Amino acid sequence: MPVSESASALEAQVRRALDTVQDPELRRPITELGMLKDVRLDAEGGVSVDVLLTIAGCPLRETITADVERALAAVPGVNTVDVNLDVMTPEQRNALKDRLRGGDPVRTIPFNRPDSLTRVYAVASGKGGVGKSSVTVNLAAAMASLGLRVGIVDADVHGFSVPGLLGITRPPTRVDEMILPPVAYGIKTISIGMFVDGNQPVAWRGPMLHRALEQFLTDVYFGDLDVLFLDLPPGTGDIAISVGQLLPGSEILLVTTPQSAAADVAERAGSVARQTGQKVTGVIENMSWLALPGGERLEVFGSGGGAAVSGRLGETLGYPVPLLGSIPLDVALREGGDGGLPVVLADAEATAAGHSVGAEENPREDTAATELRRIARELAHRPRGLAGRSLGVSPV
Ligand SMILES: Nc1ncnc2c1ncn2[C@@H]1O[C@H](COP(=O)(O)OP(=O)(O)OP(=O)(O)O)[C@@H](O)[C@H]1O
Repeated sequence: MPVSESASALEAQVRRALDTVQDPELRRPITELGMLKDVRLDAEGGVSVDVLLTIAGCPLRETITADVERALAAVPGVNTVDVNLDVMTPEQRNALKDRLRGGDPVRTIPFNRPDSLTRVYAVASGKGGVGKSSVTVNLAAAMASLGLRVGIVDADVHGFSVPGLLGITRPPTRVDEMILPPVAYGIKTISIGMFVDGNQPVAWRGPMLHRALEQFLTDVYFGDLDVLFLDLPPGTGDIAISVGQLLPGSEILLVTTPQSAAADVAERAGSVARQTGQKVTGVIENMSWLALPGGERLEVFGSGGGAAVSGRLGETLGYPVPLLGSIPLDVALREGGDGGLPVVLADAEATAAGHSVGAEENPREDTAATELRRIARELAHRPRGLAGRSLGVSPV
């Protein structure tokens, strides 16, 4: 092959390799985002790549550099790689933001577009401490591990715990007014906890909460998602109503324990759906039993709460509200939460490594991880579709 032909063949390969490098936050190829400024090749197989970062001091500059180097190292004929980082001009940033918004006007909630295929689940509970956040994070992680594009909005403004459960310590990156959520285990996550100092309490009232949630839904760039989870504060408060108003197409997943008192308040939380017009997709019972070493189940919090809420809400709302699953008390779930590694992933890793977590004293089908993965699979297989949604067209 003449020298010039082989050089252009190499350049084509280099560009194809660069197409595989994704921005870690935006999760789209840098070549598509206008982040690739220039590529130069020399006769000795040296490649020099100029990359434009969205903002100066981008926290992921090292990741991007390493990803470019790794992608190019795999191209035969490339001997050295030199990555030069620069920052986008305001015009380039505006062009990027326009591209990300897909031409939408600036402040809209993308999940409300008639053609949105994102399924939005608001995870609610009657009272605190029933495991709502743990269930949210584990369902999200299990779905992400199935290949779905998943996001979480931690709307539990007074008890934000999602970043900790996912081991996220990094704040979101801001590109002007656009907020790029940190990604953990493939889950794009935003939380009020990322905007307050340390463990400060958030003493906000209804209108401020509404505005904060609205800002999360409009200014945070989630991109195309298959599923968005909202971790709601416990009870029937302002945020539950705001979610109904801001995301009328969202559905409710209700978490309760088997205890009858908990079930009563869970039912009240579910009944809010009647006012907001949201659908209650189902009930998840958590802390259903504790597996004892002998194999018996100790029903620490009694039994029947989940089934009772499911039956009574079905009657109130006039359509079936299934009990989607019953999750046992499981030390591994609590440990996973404390360690920032959701048990559905920790457990899967242990299985892949050939030893299951607590296998002897806790049969595998009896674990919280197994049940959470089963519920996630069931929810993941429900196509969002456009059935029943207004397409904004009328017959002629
Ligand atoms: N199935 C379970 N087995 C063992 N521990 C659990 C289980 N579910 C939740 N927990 C633990 O119970 C505690 C409360 O859980 P979590 O924070 O998820 O509840 P929550 O309903 O979101 O609470 P709040 O709404 O008050 O923030 C956590 O320490 C969590 O690890």
